Amino acid sequence: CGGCNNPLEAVVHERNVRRMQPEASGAVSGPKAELEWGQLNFMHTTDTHGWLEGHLKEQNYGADWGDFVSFSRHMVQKAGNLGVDLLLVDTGDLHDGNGLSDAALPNGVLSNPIFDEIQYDALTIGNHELYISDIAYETFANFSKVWGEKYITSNVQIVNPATGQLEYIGKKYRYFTTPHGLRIMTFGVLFDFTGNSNVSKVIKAADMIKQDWFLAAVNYPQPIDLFLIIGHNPVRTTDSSSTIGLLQKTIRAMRPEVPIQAFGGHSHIRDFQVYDDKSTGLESGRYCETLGWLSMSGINSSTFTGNVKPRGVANPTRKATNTSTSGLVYSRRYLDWNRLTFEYHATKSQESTFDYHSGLRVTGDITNVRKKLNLTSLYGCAPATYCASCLPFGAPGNINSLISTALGEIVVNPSRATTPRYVIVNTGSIRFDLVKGPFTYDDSFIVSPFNDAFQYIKDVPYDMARKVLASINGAPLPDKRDLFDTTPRLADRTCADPIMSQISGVTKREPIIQPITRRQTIVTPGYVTKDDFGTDGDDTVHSKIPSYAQPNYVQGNGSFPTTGTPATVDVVFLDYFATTVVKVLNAMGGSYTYANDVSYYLDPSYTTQNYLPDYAKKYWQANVPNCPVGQGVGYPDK
Ligand SMILES: Nc1ccn([C@@H]2O[C@H](COP(=O)(O)O)[C@@H](O)[C@H]2O)c(=O)n1
Ligand SMILES: [Zn+2]
Ligand SMILES: [Zn+2]
Repeated sequence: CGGCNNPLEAVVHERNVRRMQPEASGAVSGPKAELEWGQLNFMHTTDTHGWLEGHLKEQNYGADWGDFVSFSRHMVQKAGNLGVDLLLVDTGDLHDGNGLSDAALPNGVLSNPIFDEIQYDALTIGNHELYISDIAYETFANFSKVWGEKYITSNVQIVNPATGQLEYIGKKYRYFTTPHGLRIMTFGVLFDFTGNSNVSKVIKAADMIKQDWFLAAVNYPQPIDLFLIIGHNPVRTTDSSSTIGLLQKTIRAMRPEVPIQAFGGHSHIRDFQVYDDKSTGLESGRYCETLGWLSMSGINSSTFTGNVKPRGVANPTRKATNTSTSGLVYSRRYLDWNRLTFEYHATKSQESTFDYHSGLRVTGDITNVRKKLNLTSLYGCAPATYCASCLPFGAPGNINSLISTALGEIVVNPSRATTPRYVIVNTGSIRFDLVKGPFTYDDSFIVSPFNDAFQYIKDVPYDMARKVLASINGAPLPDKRDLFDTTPRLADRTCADPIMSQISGVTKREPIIQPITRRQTIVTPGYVTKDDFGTDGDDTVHSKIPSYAQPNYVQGNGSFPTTGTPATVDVVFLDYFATTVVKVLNAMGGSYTYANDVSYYLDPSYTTQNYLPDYAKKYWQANVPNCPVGQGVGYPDK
């Protein structure tokens, strides 16, 4: 850092370099009003998927984990000043979605210690901690030990390699008393996930609620002022994956008077559901785009020593139901993950500056890990933005058209190169938009993070092969994902990551360090949420980003004859959904078995992490010298 004399200045400088310049996007607008503070308050993260560096190409979500460390400390201090409780909770999926987590082996090993810098009170496990045995064991050996009694995995067990016996990865429940005397019983419940590797066991919620330990915990011998359910589990009970409704009903039947507060995840949306006059659930989005806020007052507790109506701040006023006589009132808010939001809500914490040393240190750690993992190394310069859902399937600028082209071009077994092929992937493997401009090692994980390998059935009769895509698009998904993910995606974005200037061949641009200023009058694109409390949950008012349903699978093809149709085709697909392909072929009259007919099309080390980088190296490297670093780019032309 030229000109920085002390190490903390250097960290601030590096952070600002890592982020794009505010004037490049002009995309941050500020919160609409102060938060309501109640007797008990929560901040909630979920589905962070490794995005601890923040969104380098979107100012709207531009804060990094170090900023969140500083913010959470301000909020804890503010809660203390107000004489109320503030609890921090996380509901899992720490992996698969960003280079910071996924470029390490096993993934998460370098990002989890950064994640651990937040003083969470309760955390639970996501399905992404369980797909791969090495990651499950890393979670068991390290993460669960760091968090101890605060890591609650009520229905998830793992085979302890030392004993060969199943044991809970975290604790089954946590009974604790808050600083102001509220007595809380906590459960952490993963949805009924079936895609885990064979070292772990997910106990179905319907079975868990019958277990003796659970019944004993609900009827705990000591007083319970509130049940806290944290779950990697959608809060919306109409979501077929959700088991939160079952838990809420079970606890309610046994303890009619005790408030139940749920925090959920997995479906990557902002949502809030009212279950009854004393039970609600909040879900707080994904990818460090959203920080969830929930506050409540009116909890009946003989031991609470704090303020039910803290002074000098707004207080929650909404009953869960119109007819509620419970005395409980609530507020919920979805905060955009940026420094403007954090600085705005941190005011009156009685600290004059926003950044704590601990926050800056974490920011420095992120920079160091990014350097160590070489995340800015460049594959090419994307000529356009390709979005996952902001355009209809098939439209130019929809990412699935790019994926089809890349699959057809790149996924070729040299020994079968002249045989026509269909190459099919699930669109769920594409996790984020691919943005015009530098396409880096980091971006390759952001767009396609999984390690799913290419298998195939050779020489399938053309008349069957040509129907596979349509058939599989009508088939159930391998691990029960919702049919269409209609989550709003990116807000405003540019490809102005100034760190790209470090990469030779890319136009150099001096970073401009500017504080983000509050601009209340502009409305930027982003989340527009409707939940059980209405449409006022978003902390920053946005205009809606279009979101189009996409098919579950897309296909590329290669080596087809220019005229006529081939007799047979190689049907190539991912090992992740191989059994579904076998099923649909057999439903068309085939007699294939997984054991006899499915084999690897390419070496299994070649995965969904590789084909886009290879495509970028082949087709996008020539653009690199003219890559529009620092230029704002919006959505693809319609
Ligand atoms: N090997 C894998 C694992 C998962 N997926 C996709 O991710 C979805 C689950 O992600 P959440 O963040 O919602 O838990 C899953 O439904 C698949 O679409 C994959 O493609 N490959
Ligand atoms: Zn997730
Ligand atoms: Zn999940």
